[in-house]
Amino acid sequence: MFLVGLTGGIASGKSTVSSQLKELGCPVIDADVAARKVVEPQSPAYRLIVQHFGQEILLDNGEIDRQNLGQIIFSSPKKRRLLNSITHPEIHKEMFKQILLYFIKGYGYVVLDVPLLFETRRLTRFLTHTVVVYCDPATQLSRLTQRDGLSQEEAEQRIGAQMPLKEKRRLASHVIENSGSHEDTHRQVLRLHTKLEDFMEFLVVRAVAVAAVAGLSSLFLYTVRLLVS
Ligand SMILES: CC(C)(COP(=O)(O)OP(=O)(O)OC[C@H]1O[C@@H](n2cnc3c(N)ncnc32)[C@H](O)[C@@H]1O)[C@@H](O)C(=O)NCCC(=O)NCCS
Ligand SMILES: Nc1ncnc2c1ncn2[C@@H]1O[C@H](COP(=O)(O)OP(=O)(O)OP(=O)(O)O)[C@@H](O)[C@H]1O
Repeated sequence: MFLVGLTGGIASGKSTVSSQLKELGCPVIDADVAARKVVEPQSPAYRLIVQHFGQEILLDNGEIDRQNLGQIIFSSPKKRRLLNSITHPEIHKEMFKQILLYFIKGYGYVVLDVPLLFETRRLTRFLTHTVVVYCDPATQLSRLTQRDGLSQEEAEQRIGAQMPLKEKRRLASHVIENSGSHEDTHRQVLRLHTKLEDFMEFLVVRAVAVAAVAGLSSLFLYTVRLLVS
């Protein structure tokens, strides 16, 4: 099995691309979803967050107030680092569990949708392909302010909390340009999907060829030994 990293900047279109990949039958593990799971009430990360950020970070029902926590960490690099140090190891553990499940089920590859893939770098060594969903800075800003109802200043702060998208584009093995229409992006996703399916077929053919060569070599050696003895 091989792993594909899907990343980008905040609101650059990762979820849009990952939904399209899911529709094509690709297994996708979403780090944002894992990040929500690992801070459920009474989990180890939840307890640490309450310990460091205080009870005032909780909603009346005991869950973490994500909007409030977002405002705190996006305006303070120190608090962001603290939250990352609590949540990231748990997120990675959760993602590895899910990868293992897909492996057991016999999937040829899994796509990991991870916003901070190049910032943390913990997962990159396991990846065969990296895909960056890119859009130009003005489009990113306007999509972020519209989707999350943020002011321009708040949105710029959140964009500034991540590695610049241009740099991520440079590090990727594949780029999806998402400044245009959904249809335009869908065409690129179809091409990416074909590429991944072809690569999986290549790995299967190679594995079969290696097994065949190994089997034939053993048979040959066995025959030679029989003839010699
Ligand atoms: C700050 C939190 C509470 C805000 O929650 P909220 O539901 O409003 O947003 P959501 O989780 O859907 O994240 C939206 C986007 O924000 C960006 N983002 C989230 N956390 C971070 C971070 N620590 N640093 C930079 N960007 C971040 C990502 O692009 C992400 O896709 C939440 O994002 C969080 O717990 N973040 C820490 C864990 C983390 O790093 N998650 C990213 C996946 S690795
Ligand atoms: N090609 C497109 N044309 C128009 N709108 C788009 C396009 N792609 C994405 N959007 C919109 O832009 C917003 C951000 O997209 P999306 O949620 O997919 O980004 P994301 O990278 O997953 O964000 P986050 O980092 O916050 O998880 C959404 O409101 C989405 O509907």
